[in-house]
Formats: sequence, structure tokens, C-alpha cells
Amino acid sequence: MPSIEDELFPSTPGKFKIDRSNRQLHRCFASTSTMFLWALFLIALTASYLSFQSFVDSGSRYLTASWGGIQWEKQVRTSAQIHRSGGISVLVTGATGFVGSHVSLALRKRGDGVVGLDNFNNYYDPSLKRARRSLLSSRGIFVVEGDLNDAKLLAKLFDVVAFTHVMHLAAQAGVRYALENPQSYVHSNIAGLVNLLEICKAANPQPAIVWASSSSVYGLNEKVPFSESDRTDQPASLYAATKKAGEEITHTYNHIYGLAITGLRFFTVYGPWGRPDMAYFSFTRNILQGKPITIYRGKNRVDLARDFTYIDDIVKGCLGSLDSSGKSTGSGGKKRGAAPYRIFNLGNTSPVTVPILVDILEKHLKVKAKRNFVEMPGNGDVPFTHANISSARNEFGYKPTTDLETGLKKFVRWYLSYYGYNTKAKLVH
Ligand SMILES: O=C(O)[C@H]1O[C@H](OP(=O)(O)OP(=O)(O)OC[C@H]2O[C@@H](n3ccc(=O)[nH]c3=O)[C@H](O)[C@@H]2O)[C@H](O)[C@@H](O)[C@@H]1O
Repeated sequence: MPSIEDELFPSTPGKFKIDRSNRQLHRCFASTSTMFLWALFLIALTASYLSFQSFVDSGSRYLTASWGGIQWEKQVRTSAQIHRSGGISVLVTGATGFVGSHVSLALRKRGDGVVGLDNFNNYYDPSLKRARRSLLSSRGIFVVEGDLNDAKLLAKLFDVVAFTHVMHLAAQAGVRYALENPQSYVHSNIAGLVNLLEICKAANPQPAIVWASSSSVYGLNEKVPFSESDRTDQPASLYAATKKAGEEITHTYNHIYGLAITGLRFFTVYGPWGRPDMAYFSFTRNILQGKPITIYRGKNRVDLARDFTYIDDIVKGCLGSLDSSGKSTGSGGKKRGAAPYRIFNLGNTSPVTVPILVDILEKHLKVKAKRNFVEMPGNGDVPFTHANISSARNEFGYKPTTDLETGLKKFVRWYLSYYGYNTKAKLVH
């Protein structure tokens, strides 16, 4: 029976047929090897590109990063040194922020080890953060410049120091700014938090973590005063939603990895070295500059009220939380037993309306405010906040002692000494 080849090439002699099939085999082999060589070439090209990229990345990190090196490690170690028996060594994130700087100073004052971390972002005037850093530095506290999302940096810090505690205060703060820049809340309050927890869970020993949640998690809750057991599933702003998410996220790390976690719901904290984006601060600046201030009002002209809490009371609450935090049980990413998971309100228990806050500022500044009342826009604000603090009182003796009148007097004294009467304090946004 003729082969297919015979049929296609009926006059072809047998030897020639063999040569043809050899040649075809050869051609086929040659084209396979060429493809193989091409593939090899492409793999080599990709690999060298990737290693070049990582070389560029690490090179640029060493050229631009403000951390790393023997001298840097020495500064971190020295700052983390404990100077009292039974003391703790704390990594304070957001250390040049308002609450972070106060807590860092208080820890250092009583002889604990403190290392700060801050990204010095420009949400508000970074020169204020630099001034706070100078203050910390004058007390021997070293602040590392870096972002929470930098896993290599966080891992390095835990390589250098076996922190017993993390006081996590770095966050994208502010209720209304979430309308302008929602992604920054996800970046810091969600992604940054998870990154930090990943490093803490893997650390050996694991630190205990105390972190800043917010009174805003109560959202549209109307039951007063707000207790930790009240519902927190009706956030009014993206900021509140990210803080609430933080409470859930920390719970899972406690449950899976045995991290000891304490979340603190701060109620509108104010005081010297405060945040320029907050009402009491921006009102002060505008009143002194003769500019009008906008006062939001609720429906039917109802005044908004806040449980304004003085910074020194908050600092006491933070230190009490650290001291009573309990220990994480896991190590190297493995849980070895149940660890504490706690949430506390840190408020003042006596709400004051915004117009009364302005009255007090006028009195201390000796300048009349130009008040411009507007109906509360749908910007994430809630009408009032009011803390029940009995849990924190029972657990670690939390007891706020500064009323708004006294606290604002101290704030105004600081403000005038820092900016002077002809204030040029800037808000970045
Ligand atoms: O307690 C909290 O958890 C929150 O407290 C503050 O948020 P907020 O209470 O809104 O503080 P301010 O921005 O200082 O506002 C205080 C009051 O003044 C009002 N306000 C603010 C700004 C303004 O121009 N006019 C005005 O009437 C607000 O509506 C609010 O009722 C902080 O900004 C948040 O970061 C923090 O998490």
C-alpha cells in the first residue's frame, strides 16, 4: 500500500525520500532548539532586569532612606533603654503627633524606653511635628522617620529592640477630611495597621499593643452616655468606619495569634501642642486674626456638643492601659494561649456645646469671635458625644480631672507662647 508520501511524491526515489525525512527531522530539531534558546534568552533577560530593579530599589533606599546603618541602630537601642526597675520599652507610632508626643514624653519621664516612629506627612503643618520632634529629642527620645506600611523598617526595628509594648497612635485623623482624601484613611488606618500587626505577630517575643480607636465609632448611636457595649455598626464617616474596622482587625490578630490588644476610644482630645485641623485650634487662630469662624449646628438649630478631653487625662489613660495590658501569648507567629482583648472609652464625661467652647476661647484670648452659624453639612459629623468611662476606671483607675475651661486656658497659654499674637499658623488644607 503506498504511503502518504508516495502518494504526494509518486516519482521520488527511496534514498531521496530518506534524505528528505532526515532533513525535516533536522529542521524540526533546529527550530525546537532555536525556540529553546530564545526562551533561555528571555528568561535570562527577565532575571537580569528584575535583579537590576531590586539593585536600583535597594540602592535608592540606601541613598534616600533615613534609616539603617550602625549609627542608626545605636540611636534606636539607646532610646529604647529602660531606666527604672519594672519598666517597659515602647515603640510609639505617630510619635510626633499630638497624643504621640505627649505619651512619649510621659513614658520617658518615668524611666521607660521609648522609640518613636512617624512619617511626618503634611496633613497639617509638618513644622509643628518637627518642633515636637525637637522636644522629644531634647529628652533623649529618638524618632525614626518612616511609614507604617514599610514592613522592612518595622521588621528591622524589632530586630534591633525586643519591644515589650507598642503604643500605636499613627493614623489618618480628622472626620471631615475623609471626604477629600478617602484613600489616605485606607492607607494608614487599615493597610498600615495590618502591616504593623503582621510584624508584631511574627516578633519573638510578641509585644502587647495599645492603639487609638475613636469615639466616632459610636456614629449615630443615640443612647447616652456611650458605653463600650453600645452598638457601633452605624458609622457616620469613612474615618469612623476605618477605626471600627481597626477594632475588628485587631480582634482577629488577638484571636489567631495571641496578641494582647487594647483599643482606646478617644473623645475629642485637645490641649497644648494640639492638632491645627481641630476646631478649638483653628478657631483660636481665626479669632486672633480677626477672621470669622464657622460653627455648625444640627437640625432645628440644635448646638453640637463634644465630650472634649484634656490631653493630660488621655496620657494617664494611655499609661494605665500600657501598664495593665497583660502579655501576648504567641511567639514567631504561633498562638500559645488566650491573650487579653480590651476596648475602653477615654472621655471626660461632661459634654460641652461648640458655642460654649467659643465663649471660653473668647474669654482666654480676650478677643471677640466673628461667629458664622451654618447648618451641619452632611460631612460625617455626629451631633454629640458623651463617654461612660466606668470600664477604664475599674480596670486601671482612669479619672479625668481637667474641665474644658481649665484645659483651654493651658492651650491658649501654649498657643500664644508658640505662635505669638500675630499668629501665622497655617493649615495645609
Ligand atoms: O473623638 C474623636 O474620636 C475624634 O475627635 C475629633 O473629631 P471632632 O469631634 O469632629 O473634633 P473637631 O474637628 O475639633 O470638631 C469639634 C466640633 O466642632 C465642630 N466644628 C468643627 C469645625 C468647624 O469649622 N466648625 C465646627 O462647628 C464639629 O462639628 C464638632 O462638633 C478628632 O478630629 C478626631 O480625629 C477624633 O477621632
